[in-house]
Amino acid sequence: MHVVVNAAMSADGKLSSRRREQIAISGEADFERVDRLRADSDAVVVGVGTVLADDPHLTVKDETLRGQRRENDRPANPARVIVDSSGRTPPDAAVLDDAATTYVCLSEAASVERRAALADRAELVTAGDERVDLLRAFATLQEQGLEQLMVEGGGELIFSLFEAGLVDELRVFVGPKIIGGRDAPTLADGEGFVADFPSLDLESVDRLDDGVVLTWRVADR
Ligand SMILES: NC(=O)c1ccc[n+]([C@@H]2O[C@H](COP(=O)([O-])OP(=O)(O)OC[C@H]3O[C@@H](n4cnc5c(N)ncnc54)[C@H](O)[C@@H]3O)[C@@H](O)[C@H]2O)c1
Ligand SMILES: Nc1nc(=O)c(N)c(NC[C@H](O)[C@H](O)[C@H](O)COP(=O)(O)O)[nH]1
Repeated sequence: MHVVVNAAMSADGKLSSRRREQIAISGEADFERVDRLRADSDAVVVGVGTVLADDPHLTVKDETLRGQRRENDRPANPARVIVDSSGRTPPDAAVLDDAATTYVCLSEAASVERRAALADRAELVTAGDERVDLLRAFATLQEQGLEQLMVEGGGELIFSLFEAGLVDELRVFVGPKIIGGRDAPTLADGEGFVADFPSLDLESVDRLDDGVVLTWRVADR
């Protein structure tokens, strides 16, 4: 399995404002880059915080890219994966429509009622007691044939994936805005590290519009 984390952040490292409202950090060229990355992936992964904040669809937007996937005997869109301990994903979320297979990764804490509300729209994966055990959940996804994973946020999930040692690559668009705010989501939130910080090897730096795309490989720990 190969896991790429992709995000757009402001020059001060924020993913959105303290209101958790989506902000146009990047422009058209970056959305096209993200679309190509989605098209190259077997699944696009987000945390439930992102579903609740943005209601993303997580599909490939370019018809030519969807057509190329079909020619290669792949579904037009990659699968979608939501990491959602207690099953808070709204049943009418865009990510649960029939444009692609959706997996909802739950913990044992998800109630029978929440499971029932999601069961006919998604494949349910259970791993972990209170929170989703990401190592186990990702192993189950791999058993389903999902090898190339792209993670689109948010900051809580991205931190946990680094903590679990599951990230192979980080691609981040750094855009020409200051969002500020100590409560605004950043690229990696959660508890934060105090030692054994994951370190990164810089692979490429590409200017895009008035920002820059940084590609890093995660060094072995
Ligand atoms: N700029 C970007 O590229 C970008 C991309 C995605 C999201 N965002 C922004 O990020 C914000 C949402 O991020 P967030 O950090 O609140 O939520 P998130 O999407 O990271 O989801 C976190 C939630 O996932 C669940 N979860 C279950 N198991 C977990 C585990 N082991 N580790 C971590 N989480 C686990 C928990 O319910 C947790 O609250 C929104 O404001 C959204 O607009 C920005
Ligand atoms: N590339 C990028 N630049 C940004 O400035 C920004 N705010 C995001 N945010 C990513 C976020 O996850 C979006 O919600 C999805 O890109 C929506 O995906 P859909 O179009 O619904 O498929 N992404």
